[in-house]
Amino acid sequence: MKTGIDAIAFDVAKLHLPIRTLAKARNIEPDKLEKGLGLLKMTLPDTHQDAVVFGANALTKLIQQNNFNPAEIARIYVGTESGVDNAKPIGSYLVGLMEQLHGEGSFSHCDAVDMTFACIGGVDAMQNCLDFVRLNPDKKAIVVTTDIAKYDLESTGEYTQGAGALAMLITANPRIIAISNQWAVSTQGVFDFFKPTRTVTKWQVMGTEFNDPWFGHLENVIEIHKDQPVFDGQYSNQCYTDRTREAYFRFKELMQTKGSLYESWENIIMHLPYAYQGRRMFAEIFALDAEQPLLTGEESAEEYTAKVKEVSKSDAYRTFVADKLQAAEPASSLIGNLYTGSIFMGLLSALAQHAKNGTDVTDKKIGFLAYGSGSKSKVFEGTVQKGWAEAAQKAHLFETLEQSREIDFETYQKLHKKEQRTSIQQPENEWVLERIEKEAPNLIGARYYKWVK
Ligand SMILES: CC(=O)CC(=O)SCCNC(=O)CCNC(=O)[C@H](O)C(C)(C)COP(=O)(O)OP(=O)(O)OC[C@H]1O[C@@H](n2cnc3c(N)ncnc32)[C@H](O)[C@@H]1OP(=O)(O)O
Repeated sequence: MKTGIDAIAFDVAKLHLPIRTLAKARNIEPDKLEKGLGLLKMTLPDTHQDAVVFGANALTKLIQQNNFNPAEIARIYVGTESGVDNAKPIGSYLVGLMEQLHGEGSFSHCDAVDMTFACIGGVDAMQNCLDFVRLNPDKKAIVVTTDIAKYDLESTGEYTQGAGALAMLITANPRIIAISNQWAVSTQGVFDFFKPTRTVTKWQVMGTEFNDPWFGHLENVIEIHKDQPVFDGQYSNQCYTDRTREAYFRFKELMQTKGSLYESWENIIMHLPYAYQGRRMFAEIFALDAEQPLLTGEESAEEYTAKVKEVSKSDAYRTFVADKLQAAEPASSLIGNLYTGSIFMGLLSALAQHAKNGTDVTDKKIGFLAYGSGSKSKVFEGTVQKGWAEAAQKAHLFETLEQSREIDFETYQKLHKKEQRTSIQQPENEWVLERIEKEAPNLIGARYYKWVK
């Protein structure tokens, strides 16, 4: 029996800063960002949006577009690294919000949980849901990936920012893509990119500093969470290549592939923290797994790095990139990083491109190289199903992204510093964060949302 993705919906932040505007303000050569990293726009949340809002919007669209009854949904598994609470998962918020639309108790039968492992949490949630459907073929599961990729101002991550969510229906006999039950993994406990609980010396609620009884003995030291990661960009790239390479060759061994594994894939969809990450990082695998390997393993470390660089600039590799990797990139160029959603947005981008070009990819195999910092890679493959073109057309991906509203640099900074008090764009047919409770002692920090028509 086949299991896989039956339907996809998305909600991406509707505001963007052109990368050229950021490049100018930061005195970076625009060509480095546009031609070197493939960036064109970075999307940013409005004042009324957080990760719950994006997830709820994508989920609402998925339910409405596919016209299904809440009773049909057995679970909502969320992949995120932008949780708004250390105990209450985004999945719990989503159930509450869906009940606001569909009636109290309408989702009470539904299992909900969040999975966190940086950018690979959505793939973990999907793998879990695929297993569930394999055991319960008459049941349907939903995977939601939702994140806000926010980096410190003037950091090297700043130009890769983005925000949004995807919601995917996981079923037996899926319409879009069947995912095979072979998975290869590579994991290592490292600090390439992480969001630690920070220690600060004062804490304020509503502008009032107060002593927290738990930490009083530590001179008012208390721990807080911060949205922006601690990271080392070049080291994170090294972890990315090491993990994906190891998982790739484990997958090849698992499948007992003779010859080059990547040649059997129509497209390769990788985690894209920015559009050209896949093409920049895959060159080593391209060289190692070529029919006639371009690396012997006997090179010195310097020779090895130089050879990979040379391969990455070769005509053969450029052709390979155009054939296998390019289709997943355009959405990323227009959105930025979606963390857990990036790999699925890459799939949607590729399918939308094929639908537009009239290329029939039914029954073709797609290879996936997922990555999450911390660090873990999973490699798996899927076979495109008959309903892919209809689903890709119905998603209106690039038409939607075209409607994004440009903001200026000053507005960007205000949004980033949380100094912007009112919405830049009035919400319509979507969820908004209405307020965060500040008064009632038993509810401090509770978030309330409403659907705006
Ligand atoms: C965070 C996640 O989502 C999880 C992960 O994937 S971790 C792996 C990725 N890490 C991150 O995204 C962390 C945040 N990002 C960063 O720190 C940085 O954006 C980054 C490390 C990804 C890139 O670092 P950077 O210093 O800005 O860029 P750099 O690595 O020097 O690359 C610039 C590219 O532009 C090219 N370039 C420079 N000037 C150019 C010009 N004028 N015209 C054309 N190309 C140009 C360079 O040649 C280089 O490309 P190649 O290496 O392919 O030749």
